[in-house]
Amino acid sequence: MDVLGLYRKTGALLEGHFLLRSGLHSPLFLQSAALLQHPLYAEAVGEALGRLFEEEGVDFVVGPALGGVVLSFVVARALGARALFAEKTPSGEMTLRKGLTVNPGDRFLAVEDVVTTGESVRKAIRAAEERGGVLVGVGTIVDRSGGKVAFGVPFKALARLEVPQYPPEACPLCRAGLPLEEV
Ligand SMILES: O=P(O)(O)OC[C@H]1O[C@H](OP(=O)(O)OP(=O)(O)O)[C@H](O)[C@@H]1O
Ligand SMILES: O=C(O)c1cc(=O)[nH]c(=O)[nH]1
Ligand SMILES: [Mg+2]
Repeated sequence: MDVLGLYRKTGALLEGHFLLRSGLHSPLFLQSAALLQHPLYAEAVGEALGRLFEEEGVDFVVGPALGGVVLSFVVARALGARALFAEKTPSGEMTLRKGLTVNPGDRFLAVEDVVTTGESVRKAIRAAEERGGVLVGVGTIVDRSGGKVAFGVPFKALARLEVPQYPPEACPLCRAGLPLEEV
């Protein structure tokens, strides 16, 4: 599946000077919501990502809100699993909503639209593990971590991107005076 082609076609591949969740700056931003707003594309992405984990016996899928909500749903649908999401808490961690049940030993797949440092999906993983889930894999549409991220289980991506990302103090785009965009 030509995932980056889909990002481009839906106007979800942005070029400029962006502030990332981690505080890093980058000339490229993938606005997954612009891609996933199209149910047919979302479904195709979910099927492609789900296929990579069909041997894992997944009971539920979990993704960090907001980006991970639609993705969790479409991947879970493809796998015949339940679709959960983790939401941000005021302290900056993530939690599963009270009414969402995890049975002890439930095997789960964590999904994320874009992985840069992996911190967001890690928080969702912790939230599901705290409820008794057992992580069996991590899937992402785009891995832009540069191979620096590992979860101790298979980590699979539909696309891997080598993109520059800079700490603010070493950002050449800042030095060039390009306004910083927060998407
Ligand atoms: O790997 P990381 O360094 O954590 O960065 C990637 C995360 O950043 C974005 O979420 P963000 O929290 O910005 O927004 P969202 O609420 O739209 O998902 C994206 O959806 C990933 O969850
Ligand atoms: O690192 C991020 O925050 C990030 C990068 C990206 O390309 N897209 C996104 O939604 N978040
Ligand atoms: Mg997110």
